[in-house]
Amino acid sequence: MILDLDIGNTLSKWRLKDADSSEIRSRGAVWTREEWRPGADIPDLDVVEAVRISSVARKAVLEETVALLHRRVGTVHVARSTAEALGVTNGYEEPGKLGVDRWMGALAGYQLAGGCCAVDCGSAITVDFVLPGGRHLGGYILPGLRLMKESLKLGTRNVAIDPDSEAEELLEPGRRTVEAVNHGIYMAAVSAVNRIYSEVCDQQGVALPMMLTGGDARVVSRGIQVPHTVWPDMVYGGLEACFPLTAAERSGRMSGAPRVPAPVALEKIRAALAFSMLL
Ligand SMILES: Nc1ncnc2c1ncn2[C@@H]1O[C@H](COP(=O)(O)OP(=O)(O)O)[C@@H](O)[C@H]1O
Ligand SMILES: CC(C)(COP(=O)(O)O)[C@@H](O)C(=O)NCCC(=O)O
Ligand SMILES: [K+]
Repeated sequence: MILDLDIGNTLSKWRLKDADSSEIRSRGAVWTREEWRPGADIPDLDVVEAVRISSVARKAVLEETVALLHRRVGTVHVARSTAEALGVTNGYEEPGKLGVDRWMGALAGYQLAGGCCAVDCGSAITVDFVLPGGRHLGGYILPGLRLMKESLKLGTRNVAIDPDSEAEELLEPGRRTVEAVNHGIYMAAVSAVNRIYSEVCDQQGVALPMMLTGGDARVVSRGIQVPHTVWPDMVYGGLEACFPLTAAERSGRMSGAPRVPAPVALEKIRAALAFSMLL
């Protein structure tokens, strides 16, 4: 079995993949923390022959995890952001500083679709662009839905939030505090993603396929106006592409990869952008 780990700032996601059949056998998530109990937090390592990790958690979390895994598993691959990989050149001035989950998403998106707009809706919402030809432009980082909500709680006296209510996709004015907050942060997130996408496609003169991943991908998806797809395993796709272990992976296939969404025509994106500027 192959254990894939995607350690985010909030949740650590894992999945077990059969090395022979390439099937996903099980998956799960736990709060990101420093110590793992194999058999409880993550699967029993006896069945695992190789591990692949993408981590943006504190350095200590990754170090502890890798040390634990090295004692029990033969092969441990840790993904890093590099200046170039799989035909993509990293747009960051210091390539190693790009979050490795963003890099994995960009690589997976490029492998699937050529150019892409990769949106990761987790603790933070990140939007990254790769042009056809493989130039990663860099991207945008904004607080995720939960962080936006928590920042209101931290910085105001009378804004009551309900941490567990989902940011609703409703776009009308809220008539209670909780509703006003939920609608406000939802608008902030989806307006930003819609606008960023239009601006960059306009600047670059190309309509790119958009892919969404992360814990809030489905709810954000409902407010995205352009054609796009939700790809929960996008970060894992980057791990598969960087460290191919199965026959299917070596031939470039990524488990759970969606069909490439056909982007809307560039003229339409430009017309919508011009219209929104008039308002
Ligand atoms: N069951 C859930 N538990 C925790 N967070 C959830 C859950 N469902 C959706 N979320 C949302 O997903 C976010 C975490 O998504 P994820 O992509 O795993 O983030 P990260 O990679 O930053 O850890 C949370 O901030 C929250 O807004
Ligand atoms: C931007 C992020 C915090 C997103 O992390 P996540 O929401 O997936 O937990 C992460 O990719 C990160 O720590 N990046 C380093 C800074 C950068 O990418 O510029
Ligand atoms: K993210």
